Amino acid sequence: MTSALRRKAAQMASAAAAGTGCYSQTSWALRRLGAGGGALASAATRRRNCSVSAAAVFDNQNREYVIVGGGNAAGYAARTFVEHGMADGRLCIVSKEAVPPYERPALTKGYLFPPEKKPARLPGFHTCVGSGGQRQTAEWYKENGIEVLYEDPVEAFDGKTQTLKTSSGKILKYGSLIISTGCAAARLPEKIGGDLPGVHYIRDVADADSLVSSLGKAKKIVVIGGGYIGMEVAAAACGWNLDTTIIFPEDHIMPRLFTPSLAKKYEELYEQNGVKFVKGALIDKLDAGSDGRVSSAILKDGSVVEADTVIVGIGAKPSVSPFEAVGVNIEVGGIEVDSMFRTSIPSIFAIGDVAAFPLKMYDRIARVEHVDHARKSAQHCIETLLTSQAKAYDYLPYFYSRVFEYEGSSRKIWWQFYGDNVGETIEVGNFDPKIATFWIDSDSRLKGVFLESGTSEEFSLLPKLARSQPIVDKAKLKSATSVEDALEIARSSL
Ligand SMILES: Cc1cc2nc3c(=O)[nH]c(=O)nc-3n(C[C@H](O)[C@H](O)[C@H](O)COP(=O)(O)OP(=O)(O)OC[C@H]3O[C@@H](n4cnc5c(N)ncnc54)[C@H](O)[C@@H]3O)c2cc1C
Ligand SMILES: NC(=O)c1ccc[n+]([C@@H]2O[C@H](COP(=O)([O-])OP(=O)(O)OC[C@H]3O[C@@H](n4cnc5c(N)ncnc54)[C@H](O)[C@@H]3O)[C@@H](O)[C@H]2O)c1
Ligand SMILES: O=C1O[C@H]([C@@H](O)CO)C(O)=C1O
Repeated sequence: MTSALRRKAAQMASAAAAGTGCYSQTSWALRRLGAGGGALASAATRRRNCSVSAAAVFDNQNREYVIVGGGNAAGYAARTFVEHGMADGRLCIVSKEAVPPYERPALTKGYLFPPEKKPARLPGFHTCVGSGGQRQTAEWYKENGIEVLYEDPVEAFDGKTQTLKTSSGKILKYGSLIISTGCAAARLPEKIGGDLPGVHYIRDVADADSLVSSLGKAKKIVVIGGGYIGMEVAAAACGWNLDTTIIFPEDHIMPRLFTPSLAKKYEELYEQNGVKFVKGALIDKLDAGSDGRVSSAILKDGSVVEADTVIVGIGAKPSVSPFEAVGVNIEVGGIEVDSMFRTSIPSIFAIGDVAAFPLKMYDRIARVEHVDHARKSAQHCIETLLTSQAKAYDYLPYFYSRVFEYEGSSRKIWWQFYGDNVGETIEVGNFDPKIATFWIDSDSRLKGVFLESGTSEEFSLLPKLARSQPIVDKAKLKSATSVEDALEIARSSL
């Protein structure tokens, strides 16, 4: 391989010298050759008789494709580059993290199993294993000729000169730029104790490691936020037998998706596992004990909930910096793109959580902060970019969660939701273990569907229903005697 690469580099070097080669491929192929390549590189540079600035740009390492962000979407984008034979020597990933892309959902699931229950650890869950694909370890990136810069976040961006500056001071020139910077966890302000030792946020594997080490010593934990992180971390804490309290401002958990009635079923299950809820409550501040670590949460009504560990899951914010100039959508935040993930600036794309894209089915601009979209948007963007096919992304929203999966838990929870949670709802089943909720609009069209503890065949019906939005017989659906019966009624309306 090295000799083939050396030949390729030599060919490119002479092409570059003649002024006909692809700049970025040349420099990268030479870089892969290391010291020997360096000699070829300087020969090429000399022969080209370049100006100093051209040589400087050459040394500043031109890249044909640069992905900024090394998360879920980046991992799937890299795979698509490889599938099209366009990765080797052409692709660079600039990452803030210390490890190659991984399946982020694992961080609040298998990663938080207690030590005796075989927790998931890297390299076990690098992308693309979450969707049944290959496990792309650091070795995989090397073998496929993909350059990955670790722990070197992009700090500045200049669209005119097509350059990026990283925190270590590297200047990278790109041909095409793919922004996949995802989201960052929303934080409680420092002045109310949001940065105290023992207060955790969870977005990346370093955060998860820090949380695991706290859980190992914890006795009493407070989870702030009743969304995805709150639900998943509280369930994990049950596996560690910790005294757990969830505090949130709304009157039920998962307010973005669950109906009050659905939420009640899950809350009861959590309570059976010993979890306490403080609803309708806002945090006034987090207090520290004499050791400087967090010791309690003080609520706005003055009540105090003691805790030696606090996990904050109060939402995520799209990481648009330093790309604001590319165009941020004011309604949903994030970098605005079209149906092929192209931003308003030629050769700049945005994918995953950070992309504000046209959600064609519902005719609105949306950001979706879930892994299925991260994977599919990455694939769609890179495929259309590399094949020049003008195909619009037509996404069907899909969310899921899985908790209490560790061995020995009284029951497992796994649900899926497809579509849009708008309109009136019909709930069927009593959670023993199944329950289904159907969202139906004023024209009797099924818009969204939720199912807990389905079989794989039942789950596979959900996207068909949500995609085709059939008109359903509401009276018949309401009279369904079981989840199976309700799904059959919905299926017959397709
Ligand atoms: C704990 C947790 C659990 C989740 N569980 C689920 C689940 O069960 N199901 C589900 O559907 N979704 C889940 N999600 C959401 C899902 O993980 C995200 O939608 C998905 O990771 C988005 O992919 P992304 O590549 O857009 O962003 P990310 O995966 O967040 O990747 C963004 C990457 O960019 C890096 N970055 C940011 N700024 C810069 C910069 N300036 N320079 C370089 N790098 C930068 C970040 O460090 C990060 O590595 C979960 C999210 C979290 C945090
Ligand atoms: N299964 C999944 O899909 C999954 C799992 C984990 C995380 N995630 C993703 O990770 C990101 C973060 O998740 P999250 O659970 O933090 O966000 P979320 O939006 O799901 O939930 C945030 C919750 O925080 C609460 N809240 C908001 N502001 C608050 C405040 N000031 N004080 C107290 N509580 C407040 C509310 O109860 C709200 O429900 C999201 O993008 C989410 O989609 C997804
Ligand atoms: O999509 C996912 O990927 C990980 C894990 O399956 C990877 O092994 C996980 O927990 C998910 O929910």
